[in-house]
Amino acid sequence: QNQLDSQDACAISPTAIVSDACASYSTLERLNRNVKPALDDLTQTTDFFSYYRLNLFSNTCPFWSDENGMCGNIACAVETLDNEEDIPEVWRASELGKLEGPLAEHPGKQVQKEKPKKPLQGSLGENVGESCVVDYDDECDERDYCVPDDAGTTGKGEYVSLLRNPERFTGYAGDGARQVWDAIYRENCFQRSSFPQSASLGGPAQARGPAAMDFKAVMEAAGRKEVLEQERQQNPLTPFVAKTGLEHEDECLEKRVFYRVISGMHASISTHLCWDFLNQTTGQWQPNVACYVNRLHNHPERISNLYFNYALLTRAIAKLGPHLGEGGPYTFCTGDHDQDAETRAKVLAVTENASSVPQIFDENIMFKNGEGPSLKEDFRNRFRNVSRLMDCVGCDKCRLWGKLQTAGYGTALKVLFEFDNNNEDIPVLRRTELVALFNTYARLSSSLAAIQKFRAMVEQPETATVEEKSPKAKLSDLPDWATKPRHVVAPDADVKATGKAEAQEEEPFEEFEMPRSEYQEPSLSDQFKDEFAHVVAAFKLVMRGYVNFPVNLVRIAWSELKRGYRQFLGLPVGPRRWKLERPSLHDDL
Ligand SMILES: Cc1cc2nc3c(=O)[nH]c(=O)nc-3n(C[C@H](O)[C@H](O)[C@H](O)COP(=O)(O)OP(=O)(O)OC[C@H]3O[C@@H](n4cnc5c(N)ncnc54)[C@H](O)[C@@H]3O)c2cc1C
Repeated sequence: QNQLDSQDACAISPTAIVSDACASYSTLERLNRNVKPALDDLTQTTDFFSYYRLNLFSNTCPFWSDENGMCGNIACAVETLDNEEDIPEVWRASELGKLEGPLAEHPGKQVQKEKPKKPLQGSLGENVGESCVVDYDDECDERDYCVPDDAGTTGKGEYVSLLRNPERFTGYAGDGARQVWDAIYRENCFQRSSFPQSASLGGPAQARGPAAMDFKAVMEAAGRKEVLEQERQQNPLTPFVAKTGLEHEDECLEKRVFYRVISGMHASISTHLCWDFLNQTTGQWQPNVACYVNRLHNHPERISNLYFNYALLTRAIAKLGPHLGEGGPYTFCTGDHDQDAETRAKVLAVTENASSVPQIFDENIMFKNGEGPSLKEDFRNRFRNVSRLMDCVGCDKCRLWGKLQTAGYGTALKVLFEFDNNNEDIPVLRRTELVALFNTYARLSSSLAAIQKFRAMVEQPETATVEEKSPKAKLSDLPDWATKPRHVVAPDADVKATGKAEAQEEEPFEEFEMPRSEYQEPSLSDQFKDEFAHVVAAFKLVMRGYVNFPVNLVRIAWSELKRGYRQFLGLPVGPRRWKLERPSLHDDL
């Protein structure tokens, strides 16, 4: 228990304690070295664990729409490069975010009965053991922490290959992505009625319907947003996701756990996108150390949260282990006995490895002290809202992994808090939950491995490539590299003047370089033509400015009026869609 408040929580050293879980970084890293091979084998070689069923396209974002000025779609969510038209289509965010491989629709009960061995009728490929892939149980359980993906929609979802769609850099960024993260973190505002000292302020949480919960969440969000906006007026650098003071009202272990789960999931996503990063100007997939330094290394608490999640999932997997054996309630492949046995053996290899350390997370200390039931309900509802928020993610691949991981954490929480080993009534997990749980564990496992490698690269910079080394080179700095016209470089002079590193940094732009011997001073007439083109371009720009001014003014006034009105009503206010910037002659030349 002393470890809970350990000041060492943020330091990343082998002996530092991952607070709220009783394990050190080195224990978890050692554990991961044993678990990872079995986990990779399970998630990469079995049909059961390499396909996931979810509703990717038929659910709409229940929290905002583009009409409200919030941006959830890919078109306005991409800001990695200023002008994506300059790069090949395959490197653009719109392409990187698309799903690959076949999609198979969930078969109806009739087909499942008629074709028990081939219910998907070969739509995922001929060699796929379909009886391992199809989810026979469509029902939900009120103990779920996630919105079961087929709930409330007509479609029953599609099966997607996780192997064909690895979690990696997609270029999804900008206001849309921030909006989602911001809303996810806002779910961390627990209602005061969950706590004994304020229980009289409101009825028990379970008396409220989901719509009322959503409404309350939106109202709370608006309050937080207002505080943030006021803060930003004084300090424009206040981050989008910042503490407002409101969240400190009810600091408790459960709330901390909720925050840590979300932040750890965010850290794991960031790790994967930095590890499997596409340099959109060269087309090379490679680890990006600068990305890691900016998003993780400089924020040790995020890494600590990632390790915390690893401890949490290890505990859930270890706790579930005894229920997954032969004779238990789980069948992995109904139509293929051999594949079923093989999958089970691989599952047990993972759970046995996960159980090889003493209990590293004590779930029994949560939801005690009298306020347990309502706090637990609140916890669950907030987690469900996070899972609904995934429908607001404007990139298919990110949505797939976002949904899978929220479902994975939801399942882990269900196992930790709803599986009472002394109780007969133990919930049986659905296929989707099992797949999500083990794949989320695999994500964390590969994040831990990547972070260790990244740390080594930072400690021994010579192993990193030049572009990766510069911690100053933020992801958002890429636009300048990619789109600004570059001057002709005389290579020798530059190498001498700036050293080897900068000469290599120029590498991606080799096509712009010209050997000194071929370089010629432009003629007088060329210079005149060039100057004249600039004058014409400036004239066009000024004239266009005059013509467009009234229309722009009306548009700005209208959009500000709408934002002001929403703020007045206490509804979430979308980001500004206009900005003042210096004009560029570039397009007119
Ligand atoms: C559900 C989801 C899934 C995504 N999946 C992918 C993907 O697979 N591939 C991909 O390339 N992009 C993905 N993205 C986008 C990616 O997460 C970032 O939003 C994007 O790269 C822009 O990053 P950013 O630097 O603006 O900061 P963001 O990562 O968007 O973070 C926003 C703010 O949150 C805070 N923050 C950041 N990390 C943490 C943390 N761990 N804990 C607490 N606070 C934190 C910081 O204040 C930061 O400024 C996904 C986004 C979402 C919402």
